[in-house]
Amino acid sequence: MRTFVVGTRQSHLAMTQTGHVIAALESICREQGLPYTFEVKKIVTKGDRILDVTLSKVGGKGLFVKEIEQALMDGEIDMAVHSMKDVPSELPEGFVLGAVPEREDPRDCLISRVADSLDSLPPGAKIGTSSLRRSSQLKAYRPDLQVEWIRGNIESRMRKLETDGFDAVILAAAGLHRVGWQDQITAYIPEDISIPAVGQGALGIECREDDREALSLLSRLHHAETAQCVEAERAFLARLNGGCQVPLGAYAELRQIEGKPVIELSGMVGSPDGQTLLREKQSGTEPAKLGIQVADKLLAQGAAAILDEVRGG
Ligand SMILES: NCc1[nH]cc(CCC(=O)O)c1CC(=O)O
Repeated sequence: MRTFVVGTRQSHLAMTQTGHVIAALESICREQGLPYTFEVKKIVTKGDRILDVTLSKVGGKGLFVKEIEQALMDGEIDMAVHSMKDVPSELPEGFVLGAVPEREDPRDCLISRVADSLDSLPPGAKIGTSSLRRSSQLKAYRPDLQVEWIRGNIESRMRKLETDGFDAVILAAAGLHRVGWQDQITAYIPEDISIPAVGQGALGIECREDDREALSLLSRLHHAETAQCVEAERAFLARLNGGCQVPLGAYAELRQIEGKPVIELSGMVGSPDGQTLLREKQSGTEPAKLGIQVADKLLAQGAAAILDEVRGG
């Protein structure tokens, strides 16, 4: 008998995700007769404390995960549920992702009260996003759009849609699905218009590397296909030395080609104003190698200059 303490950020999305993961683990324990129970512990992270500040200006990789890792190290918690999108490309010594469960919808989506798609937004429409990746791809697709910064959790962004005169906001579909707000979604933006953020729609459950019981339990929730795709995307991210606040995206899918599984990885780097948008797509069977190959193709096209400009500016 052991009680696993599961740490979570205190946003509605984080708590909901953690609740879903605990429910899945409880059902595994019931089915397989494992003697475990679970408890939730809320942790306030630096990222949550500075939500009103432009995150790209504050910078720092893993703004949302540092305090959580400290709590793991101190044994205050045993597991932490993260959005893979918020997890830096390399975990610190001593921690591992015990499970990457099956991915939710990876796409960005549009929420609007004035149009039923990205194409039918009126000329010069005011769009809210807090992501340089989204702004780059939106502006490249529709240069007339006026992209403005919007921060905060899902609820406050939805509220700002009503109160701050936005014609639309862009959010990750997965977050809205998880909190049960899928009926708020006006349209899904195809991956070839907006390549999602690395890891978008996927969760990762982190634990201490030496916690064998946790690892054994979590391995039952692991989804190998999702993990392979996310590994390719994260190798891409690591090669470009990216955090979550740089204008890059990558999305991998597993396809069957002549009966064999092949990973297809698309990657992008673009200027926030959408004037330059570099994209590459390649298939391969080794996720880490594939991520590096796609990143190198973008570097060969000049991706480093775009990224340096954003980091320096
Ligand atoms: N950066 C915040 C964040 N982290 C994960 C999600 C959504 C859920 C996911 O991608 O798994 C969001 C909100 C958003 O981008 O709309």
